[in-house]
Amino acid sequence: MTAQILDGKATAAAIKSDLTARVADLKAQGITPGLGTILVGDDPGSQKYVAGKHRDCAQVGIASIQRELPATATQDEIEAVVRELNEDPACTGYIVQLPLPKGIDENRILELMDPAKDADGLHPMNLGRLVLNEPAPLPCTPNGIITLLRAHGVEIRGAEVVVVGRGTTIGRPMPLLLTRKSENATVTQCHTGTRDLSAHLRRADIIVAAAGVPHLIKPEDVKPGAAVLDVGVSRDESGKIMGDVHPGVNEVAGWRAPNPGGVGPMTRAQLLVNVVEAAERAAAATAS
Ligand SMILES: Nc1nc2c(c(=O)[nH]1)N[C@@H](CN(C=O)c1ccc(C(=O)N[C@@H](CCC(=O)O)C(=O)O)cc1)CN2
Repeated sequence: MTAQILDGKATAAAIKSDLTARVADLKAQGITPGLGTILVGDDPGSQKYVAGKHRDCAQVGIASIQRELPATATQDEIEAVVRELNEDPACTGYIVQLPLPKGIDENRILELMDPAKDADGLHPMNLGRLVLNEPAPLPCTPNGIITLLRAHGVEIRGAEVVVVGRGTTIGRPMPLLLTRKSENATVTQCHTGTRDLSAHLRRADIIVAAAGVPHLIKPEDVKPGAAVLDVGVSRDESGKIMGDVHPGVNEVAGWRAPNPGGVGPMTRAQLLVNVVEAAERAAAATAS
């Protein structure tokens, strides 16, 4: 068996095409959505992701606001930029690119953001709304994964899903999305404290690998026909991405989200969705 590809590039392109029309509608009502990004330091991966986010904005007509600080920036200096974007009317939504340099209190930065402008869905109030099943911007990678599976007809309802990892952007929120009534999956979350990872993986219909450990998931860990989404990012000496999933998994899985080209483009597309939805909510509030 050779796995079918969960094509993030094509699915993201379709989402962006829909958003282009919605942004044009907003502009006709006098509202220009603007995405702000705060990038601290010179991590090449983060620089690339942020550049991609602004390229996407240009494609769909969203304005870009970019703030960059050196790796030596202090907590106070970063917080000052967060306050600035909270107040800037041209910035309708923004993100703080993660991870932040060592020594910076990431949670304090996220808490300081205006939850109404949180384009990542990572502000504690918005994560809390997700727990309470209230409307909120959804974390981009988990939402991108669900959209990608749906776009390819992969059954989520009733599926056994194993999420590997427990980070802020993917591992923590992913089970919250998957266990909503609209998805109705059964989720097992694995992490560095899991005793027998392979035993959990072998039962899974869907695997979301977000551990950041190169080639952690081997062909013998995967149930034939399962959908395997590789979200882990490690880089070799030349800077080439090494995912969490061993290439041999292609011969066992039914579906495979490649890395690159799978979940990454979906993360960026869902970010734009959050920005446009926030602007549409603002437009509706102004109209009523
Ligand atoms: N504030 C946030 N920080 C981070 C998030 C996030 O959702 N919000 N997620 C990740 C990184 N990330 C988004 O910022 C991200 C990862 C990957 C891609 C992407 O398009 N990847 C390409 C490959 C790019 C390359 O060659 O390096 C792909 O998969 O095809 C976009 C965004 C951590 N931080």
